[in-house]
Amino acid sequence: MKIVLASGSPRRRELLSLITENFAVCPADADESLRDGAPLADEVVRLSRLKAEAAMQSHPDAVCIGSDTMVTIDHLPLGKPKDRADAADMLRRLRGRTHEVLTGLAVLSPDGGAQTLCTRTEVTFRDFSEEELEEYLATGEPLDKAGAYGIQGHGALLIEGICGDYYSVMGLPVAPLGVMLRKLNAVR
Ligand SMILES: Cc1cn([C@H]2C[C@H](O)[C@@H](COP(=O)(O)OP(=O)(O)OP(=O)(O)O)O2)c(=O)[nH]c1=O
Repeated sequence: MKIVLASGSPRRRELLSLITENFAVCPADADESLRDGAPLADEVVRLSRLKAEAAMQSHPDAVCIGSDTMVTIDHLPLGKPKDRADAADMLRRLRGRTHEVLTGLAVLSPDGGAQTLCTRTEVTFRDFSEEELEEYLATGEPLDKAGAYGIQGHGALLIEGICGDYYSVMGLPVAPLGVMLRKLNAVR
């Protein structure tokens, strides 16, 4: 069966290829604004589903996968930073503390079936110096990532430990997705 990843994220593409090489990519143009007061875990699932539904429009015969990652701390959602100053604010807020990463996943099938989930991973940041923060900003890595860091890149140097699924922090819950796709006989 055809598989379509509704994402423009190179990380998600790389992670899906751990499960199968046999998929197409269709970056989804979904409205990612959050609803006031809605639980963030519900929101990441809703946004994942919106992305998958958008891909379904142009690929009605495919299994469509959407995912959304959000960093949360102090009950605040941290999406992608607007600019370097915003990235610095996010990283200072995360420094020396534990935060939660929520990743939603939605797998829609042509028969109308939907499988969804949300993973929660705790990530603890070191109490890094201002100099290290500046060095990290200079890599340019924070700008296209939720919470202004990439666990899989230079961001590794900022992290003391994680409790939960590494791949979900990077952007895609690989093992649960593998189970979902096998259930649909979309992969062997
Ligand atoms: C926390 C964290 C996030 N990220 C990335 C994963 C996602 O690409 C991004 C979160 O933004 P998302 O809005 O989830 O995804 P996206 O806009 O990049 O891609 P698309 O909606 O097209 O699927 O942050 C990392 O790469 N590493 C990390 O450690």
